[in-house]
Amino acid sequence: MAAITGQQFLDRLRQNPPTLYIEGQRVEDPTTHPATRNMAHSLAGLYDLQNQPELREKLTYEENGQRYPMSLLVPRSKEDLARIGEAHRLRADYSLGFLGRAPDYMNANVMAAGAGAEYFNRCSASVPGSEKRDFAANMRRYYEFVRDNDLCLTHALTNPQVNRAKQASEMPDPYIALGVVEEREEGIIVRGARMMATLPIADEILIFPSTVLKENADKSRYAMGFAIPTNAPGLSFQCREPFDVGRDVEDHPLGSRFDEQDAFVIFDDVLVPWERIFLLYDVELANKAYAATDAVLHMAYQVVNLKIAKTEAFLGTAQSIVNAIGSGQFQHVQSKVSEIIIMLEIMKALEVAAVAGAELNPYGVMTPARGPLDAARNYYPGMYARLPELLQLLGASGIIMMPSKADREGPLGPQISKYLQAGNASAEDRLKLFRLAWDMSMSSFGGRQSLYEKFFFGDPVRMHSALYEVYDKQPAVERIQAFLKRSEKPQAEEVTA
Ligand SMILES: Cc1cc2nc3c(=O)[nH]c(=O)nc-3n(C[C@H](O)[C@H](O)[C@H](O)COP(=O)(O)OP(=O)(O)OC[C@H]3O[C@@H](n4cnc5c(N)ncnc54)[C@H](O)[C@@H]3O)c2cc1C
Repeated sequence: MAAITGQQFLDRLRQNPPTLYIEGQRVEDPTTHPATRNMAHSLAGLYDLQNQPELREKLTYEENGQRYPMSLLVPRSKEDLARIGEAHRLRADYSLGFLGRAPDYMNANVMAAGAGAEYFNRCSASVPGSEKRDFAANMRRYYEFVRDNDLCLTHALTNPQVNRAKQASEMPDPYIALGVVEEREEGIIVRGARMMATLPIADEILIFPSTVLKENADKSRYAMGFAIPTNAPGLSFQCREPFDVGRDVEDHPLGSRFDEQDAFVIFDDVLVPWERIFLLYDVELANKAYAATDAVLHMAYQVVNLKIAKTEAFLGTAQSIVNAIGSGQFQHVQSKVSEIIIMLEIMKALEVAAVAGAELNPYGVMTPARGPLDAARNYYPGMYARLPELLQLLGASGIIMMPSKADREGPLGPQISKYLQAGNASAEDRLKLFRLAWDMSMSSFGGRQSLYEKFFFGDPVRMHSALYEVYDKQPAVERIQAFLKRSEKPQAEEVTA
């Protein structure tokens, strides 16, 4: 199949709907349910992009006579990496960067894990009676399966937030956290839950542990990596309250299109076939899987490109507000827009540096440089909160006084047109702009974005600690030590008359 169309994506979703629950009801067809249909069609639009003649070359690559999504290309050179980055950026622009989990994100994960599948070799040995269970081959085949069918994936990494002071095995029930219950001829049975899967209207869900497992160092029922269809028997997704509340695109320009949903994932004795298992019981292997395969860097590379698109959207919206209300001559207004420019340029520079410093990893994959990507993924979550705040500071009452499309078409329409026009635009255009600013910064959709940016790549506190641990600080320390040991004094030149 490869590089599917939007219609193919929708048909697949309709025929194999994930087991979603929203407001106490089962979603029978996510392509028509009011809370998910617009998102499903937005995703379809994203799939269609790659089939547009003018974008095909940029968004897909060719191998063995087939075209596949660019995000699944295994990069072997810096040029490949740059092509992937450009595709990430083009696709991010489709949602102004507000779709955190377009399929590219998980594709980057599966690509790196598939190319580094050898890493999972050791795991086979740690599973009793597993001589025939070749997890490395499973991982490799899974990448091909995702690529050949252009699948849409979600993932769920963290355990339910029951008691962070306890290990998974110390919970009131050992199967609150997702764990292996038993082995069977055809696979393993897993039970428990995972806290969050964004974009549950996906074809498959990937399960890996993200936080460090400290259970039994040699063998833990909580150490596992696998992928299964989102409609696997026993698997269900409890969705949060929808932010697509059925409003017109003009009124909720982002929420009505890009509510990717977040779901709590429940595994009620789910069978995971052996061929879908990538690691099992090996705590050390599980803890290092993202780093050792460099999946984390390829995902971060997708993310940095996405955040550039998102920051550009904030810049464009902020400057449009300034233009609309004629506030550009005020120095503090200029300074606020400049703050966004600085953030944008920092992210762009980090992206360029990540490619410039890229190197082949042990699996022959051209891997973007860790330093700039670690900087980007630690910098952006801390800075993001300022972006919605800047829109609020620049837009002020304009971001709340926004009669809807229905209001504009109602009895007060002429007055709205007169009093809410912009210095450079009609009331209609001004209100569309301010509604976008509101959806970016203040609506329930915008609020969820703020939380998402803080946490989606992990807890910022632990991410900072991890950076502290892995960053090689020694050269800087040695420079200081060497400087402190220097004793020469600059010779003052004699002044001759
Ligand atoms: C909108 C949104 C979408 C998300 N989408 C996904 C997704 O698709 N897939 C996915 O797998 N995950 C997803 N996540 C989850 C994300 O990975 C987690 O939010 C993140 O890893 C933090 O874990 P937690 O939320 O369980 O917080 P917790 O670990 O419960 O932390 C809560 C608080 O306690 C502190 N804390 C807890 N433990 C420690 C510790 N050991 N050391 C120091 N401080 C600690 C934290 O700093 C924080 O302040 C999403 C999160 C959000 C908000």
